[in-house]
Amino acid sequence: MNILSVTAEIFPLVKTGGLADVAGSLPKALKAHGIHTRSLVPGYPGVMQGLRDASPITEYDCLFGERAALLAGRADGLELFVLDAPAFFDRPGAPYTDKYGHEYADNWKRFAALSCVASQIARGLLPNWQPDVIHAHDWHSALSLVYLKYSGDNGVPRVLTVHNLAFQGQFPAHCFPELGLPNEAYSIDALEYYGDVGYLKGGLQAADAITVVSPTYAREIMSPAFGMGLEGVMNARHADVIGIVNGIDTEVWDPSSDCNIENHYSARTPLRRLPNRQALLNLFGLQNVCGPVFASVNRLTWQKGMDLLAEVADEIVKGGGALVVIGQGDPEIERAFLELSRRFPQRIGVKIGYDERLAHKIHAGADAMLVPSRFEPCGLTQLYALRYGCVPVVARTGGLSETIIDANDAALHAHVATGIQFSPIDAHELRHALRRTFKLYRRRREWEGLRRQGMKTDCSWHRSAARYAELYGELLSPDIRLAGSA
Ligand SMILES: Nc1ncnc2c1ncn2[C@@H]1O[C@H](COP(=O)(O)OP(=O)(O)O[C@H]2O[C@H](CO)[C@@H](O)[C@H](O)[C@H]2O)[C@@H](O)[C@H]1O
Repeated sequence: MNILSVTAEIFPLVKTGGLADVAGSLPKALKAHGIHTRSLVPGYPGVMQGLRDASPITEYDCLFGERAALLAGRADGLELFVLDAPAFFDRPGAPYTDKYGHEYADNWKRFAALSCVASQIARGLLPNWQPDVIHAHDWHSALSLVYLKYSGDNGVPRVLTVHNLAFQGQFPAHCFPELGLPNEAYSIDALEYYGDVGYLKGGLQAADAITVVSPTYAREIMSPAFGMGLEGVMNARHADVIGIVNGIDTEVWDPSSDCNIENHYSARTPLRRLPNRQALLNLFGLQNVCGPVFASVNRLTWQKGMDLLAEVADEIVKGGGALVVIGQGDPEIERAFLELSRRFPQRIGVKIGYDERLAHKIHAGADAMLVPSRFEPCGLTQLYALRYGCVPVVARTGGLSETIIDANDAALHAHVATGIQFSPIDAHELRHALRRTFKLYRRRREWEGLRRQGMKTDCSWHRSAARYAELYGELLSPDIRLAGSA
């Protein structure tokens, strides 16, 4: 079976968050199910530099006003189609924003171009390769399903994965005539969204199946509190929505061979982990502490609850622990953490920025990973933490509630606990979760049990890749296709 995956990010070539990790690792996992994935990505500088054996497929003199070429090639075990459109993607800033952090004004056009090319591939642009299913990720490529639907449905099933409903690709209505879609596509059943154009909304309406990245999030987004304005659409598409928890790339995230850390270890050799803790404290210039070293590797945003963490971080100092933070985002939250590191220079270390290597060192050295998200479709940081023996302390929401087993008495007694959960998600309960962590950390046997159990947890794609394979198979079965289009 052939899958065309369409994504704006793919690890290790271009990454701003979890989308890249999933888009990069799922194709590898699907191979075990006899599924061959080729991913269409924008030709950002990082992609063009990493691309090997590139060969041209077709050229465009005027793709949304710009010259472009579609290339096929490989990089890091991935099979890629690359939309080489320098006017759109060869820019010095981040994938969606300029160097000042402002969204590019032509994002609507950049990702419409990517999506338009995706739909052409699905319609048979290549003489020797035809996808059986098109699988788009998030708003950036959601329009590919709309293009495909309105170009005369060719029977290729359309799957959309929503990694985070908060990002929707909403643009002014005056963009619509330039998208090259028929007028009927600007309707409430398609792209029209509160008088604007909604790329994610259009994709949700055009998809045959919608996946979100955990079953809990699939339930949560049916309500206004999590639906972000799309709860009506999600409810209308309820029968076609499924939640599939993300897996992780267990080769990239493997403490027994990770080239980013100095001291390799495994669940069987936990003592070998200890020098990584000291190395981490040294790296951030922190003193050794008797209590746990807490960490956070996260966007510094309201979604991630990082304002809550800044508010209660003094509890960590009071309790005799330390805190290391790496992240970037909301300037006010960045300032709050920098202020904390000035107030407690020996106990709280903060790095504003994005650093993949440092993220690995933090997972390998810290004792507890804090993930106090207000909502979290799945979350990957807590999965990396489990694998690295860093006990996750998480808010009970979305995928966090499904992937971590709270260390309550029964779970501890049954030796199944893997972390600590808290709810409701506010500063008071986060403070309480920190106190619970301190207590457990002092009960060394229980703490080591938690850590060990976490490291034994299967966070790989094993089960979830099988779910995707099953979904693709169902969509290709004629009976189910008929039922779906009724
Ligand atoms: N400063 C920094 N330096 C280095 N690495 C950093 C970093 N800040 C974050 N990261 C890394 O970026 C990734 C973040 O992934 P998450 O899944 O935790 O959240 P994100 O909101 O990006 O993803 C969305 O999509 C994913 C994938 O489906 C869902 O799991 C999630 O819930 C949803 O919000 C992780 O690999 C993390 O280690």
